[in-house]
Amino acid sequence: MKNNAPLVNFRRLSIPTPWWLVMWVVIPYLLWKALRALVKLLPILGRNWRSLALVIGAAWLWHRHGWIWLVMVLVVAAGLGGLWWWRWRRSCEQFIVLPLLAWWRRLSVYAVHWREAMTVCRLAERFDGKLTVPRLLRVRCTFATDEVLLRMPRGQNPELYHKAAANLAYSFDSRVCRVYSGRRTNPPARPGRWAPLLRAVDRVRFRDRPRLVWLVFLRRDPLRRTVPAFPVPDEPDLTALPLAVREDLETFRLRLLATHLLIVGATRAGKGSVQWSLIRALAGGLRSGLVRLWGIDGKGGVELSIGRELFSRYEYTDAAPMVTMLDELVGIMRARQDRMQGNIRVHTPTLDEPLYVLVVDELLALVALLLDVELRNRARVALALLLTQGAGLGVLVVASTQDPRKEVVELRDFFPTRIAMRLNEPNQVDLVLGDGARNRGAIADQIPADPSMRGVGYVVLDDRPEPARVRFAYVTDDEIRAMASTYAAPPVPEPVRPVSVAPTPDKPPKRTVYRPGPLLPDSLTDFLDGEAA
Ligand SMILES: Nc1ncnc2c1ncn2[C@@H]1O[C@H](COP(=O)(O)OP(=O)(O)OP(=O)(O)O)[C@@H](O)[C@H]1O
Repeated sequence: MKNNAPLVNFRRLSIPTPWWLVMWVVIPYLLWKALRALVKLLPILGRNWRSLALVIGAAWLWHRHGWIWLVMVLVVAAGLGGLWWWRWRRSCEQFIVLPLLAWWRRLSVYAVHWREAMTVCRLAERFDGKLTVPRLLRVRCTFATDEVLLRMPRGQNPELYHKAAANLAYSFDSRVCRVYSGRRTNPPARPGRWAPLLRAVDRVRFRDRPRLVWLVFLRRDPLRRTVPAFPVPDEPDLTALPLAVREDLETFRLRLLATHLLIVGATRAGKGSVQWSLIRALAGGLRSGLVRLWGIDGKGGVELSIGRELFSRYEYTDAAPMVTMLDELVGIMRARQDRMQGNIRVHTPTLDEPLYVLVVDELLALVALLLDVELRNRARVALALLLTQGAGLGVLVVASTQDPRKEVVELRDFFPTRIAMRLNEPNQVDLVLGDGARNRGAIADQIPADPSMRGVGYVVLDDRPEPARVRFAYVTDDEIRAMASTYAAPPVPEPVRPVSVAPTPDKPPKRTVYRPGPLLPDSLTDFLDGEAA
């Protein structure tokens, strides 16, 4: 039998019932607690409103019309989903498949193990006797990765998460976890009538939020498969040349405008695929004459000769013509410098003033391995000039090398953009990508030498400090031949104005004198004079 007797019988104890206590203390206290729980619940409900709406809708249907209707609605929904997938797969993936996957991964992996994993990875903070765990805000999925957004407790910075990355990966059953402190996406372009309003909303949505950190867990490695060559754009977008696929399956696009590019990688790492992907992305401009490609193949023509027709100038045999070619390019740059001085500050490529891209395969062969000291010095001086002044003048250098050793390292800092393919030693990573790059996740020395991983490397993206792992598209020999015949460079006589003269046997070589000035700072003049001497 049910016992309805009160816990404390005030009447029997002859104690007056303390109604005032219930009215003014217990009830307000309970109300206060309920209000706090509701306030805490609101953001969770807000984040999960879709799931909530679905559950409430399904419960209402069952209650009102019975389970038969519920099953029928589910079957019709599945059929419509299948049709959507069949006809408009991309949008179906974007709006149905990936959000469902993200919901499931959040429930089954991250929410379940979050507190435990954060605590054992030493990312929880204790303050005033209370444990504060990083807050799990959002889970987003691609077909290869889980992207988890968290808010750091006060007193932490993203460096802590970089250090804990390996532990985090294994805690959530993955082998790799990358940590990104910046935003994962940029505000979309907003054309049209509502643009000002939408841009104002975007300014709030995409505001800088330093305490947010993204953890990107690899579920499978999407870079295991060879990436086929990208289609050739009719007009190259020099601010976004498609070269590679990133781990999140996005396309890595290189901003080539006003920068020089250095590609470093051990032998057979796949540096050729970076060069050819870049040339392919520029091919439309080569045919129209907007871009002029010059090539120096320090490997005796093994790498670049196959696409000879794409190059306006090309040298691959002797060192002397290679160095003369560098001098000629410096001459072109100087002439352009004179034309631009006082008129414009950054060059924009046109058919009359095209963009010059010098591709040097194996930089070491030019700056370190030449036996002729005079030629070697001339090459280094010309390269230093091109690298320090060419970017803004539309004369760019794309060089590759196997070894970032001393001679290359001297020039290395003049390359604003660098790519690290498979490297032999851990300390080379920071040499190539900059201090701390390896700690921030660029483990280029751990890329396997296995042929299935050729063309994989690390790049630094414009919008975040953490390097990204990418796989460059592989342009086959047949594709290069086809490209060379379709996009062959038009024959254009180059306006040549060498700045130094090649040494002749009976005449001592003439020394180039470098004038200081606004475009040639004193420190550089000293360096170049020292090199020339
Ligand atoms: N992106 C890629 N995807 C798949 N395979 C690739 C890729 N890049 C290169 N390879 C394969 O790797 C081999 C070596 O590539 P590549 O010649 O470009 O290397 P490298 O770094 O230039 O080597 P080296 O410095 O010795 O010339 C190629 O023959 C090709 O089969």
